[in-house]
This record gives sequence, C-alpha cells and structure tokens, in this order.
Amino acid sequence: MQYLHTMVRVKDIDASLRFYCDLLGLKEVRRKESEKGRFTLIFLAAPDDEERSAQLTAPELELTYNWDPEEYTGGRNFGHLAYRVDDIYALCQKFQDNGVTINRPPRDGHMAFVKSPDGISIELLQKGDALPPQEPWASMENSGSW
Ligand SMILES: C[C@@H](O)C(=O)SC[C@H](NC(=O)CC[C@H](N)C(=O)O)C(=O)NCC(=O)O
Ligand code: NI
Repeated sequence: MQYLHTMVRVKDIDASLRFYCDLLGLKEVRRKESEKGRFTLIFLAAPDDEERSAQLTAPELELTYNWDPEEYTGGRNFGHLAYRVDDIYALCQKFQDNGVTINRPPRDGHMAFVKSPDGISIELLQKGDALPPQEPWASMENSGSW
C-alpha cells in the first residue's frame, strides 16, 4: 500500500494556487475538470516529489473546487499538512511579505505554522538541524494557539 494524496476543498482556485504554488512552492502536476460533476481537481506536488508524480507514486495535495458555492465548516478533526523546507526563515518572510499571517513564528529555526486561504493549517519544518535564532522572528509572538 502507498500513501497517495490528501484532498482539501477550496473556495478560490486562484487564491489557493497563489498560496500553495507561488508562495509555498508546490507545483501543479495534473488538473481534471468535470462538467458533469461541476468540479475541478488540481493535484500539487512538492518540487522534490514532482518527478515521481508522473508515475503517480508521489505524495500529492488534491485541491477540489466545486463550481457551485458550498460552505465548508467544522473539520476540527483535520490537523495540518506538513512540509520539510530548505529555509524556514526565508519562506516565512516570503509569506509575511505577501500578506500571509505567520500563526506560529519560526523563532526556534525549526517549526512554523501558516494557514491557507481556506484555513488549512500548514506546518513548515526546517530540513536538517534548526537554524540559529534570527531577529525579528526570535521575538515574535504567536498569532495562533501554539
Ligand atoms: C481523483 C480522486 O483522487 C478523487 O478524490 S475523486 C473523488 C470524488 N471527488 C469529487 O467528486 C469532487 C467533487 C465533490 N463535490 C466533492 O466536493 O468531493 C469524491 O468521491 N468525493 C467525495 C469525497 O468525500 O471526497
Ligand atoms: Ni482523491
């Protein structure tokens, strides 16, 4: 058995692709439109996993966009999506510069949390050892509940 993907429903494709691709760095590897079902599926993979996506053997994120508006509430049982990143400070600065709240700042150079436009929590974990503390992150307060 192999893990394939996590699916999240999104309200705005452009806002979601700006967050997951332009900012987080994921790559769109496949897209499916269903006229009958009135939905769009967009599959995203991390750059290091992109090559395996062609063989459908990479872990992916499946964005589901329903053409007819729906309310997506509840889901407290869903926790977060986690990605290992090359430079947690640089990535958080990029998020912050583009208007994304850093819910849990990377003050320890190891872990940070942001949220997608749909409120999906994204855990960022520094590749390798934690980076040395950096201002202003070291002094930032959480804006989440971490
Ligand atoms: C392609 C494969 O990875 C799928 O997940 S298709 C599953 C299918 N998705 C949809 O029908 C999308 C539109 C639907 N209105 C929805 O919001 O899910 C499906 O069976 N979805 C049901 C589910 O619970 O995921
Ligand atoms: Ni699926």
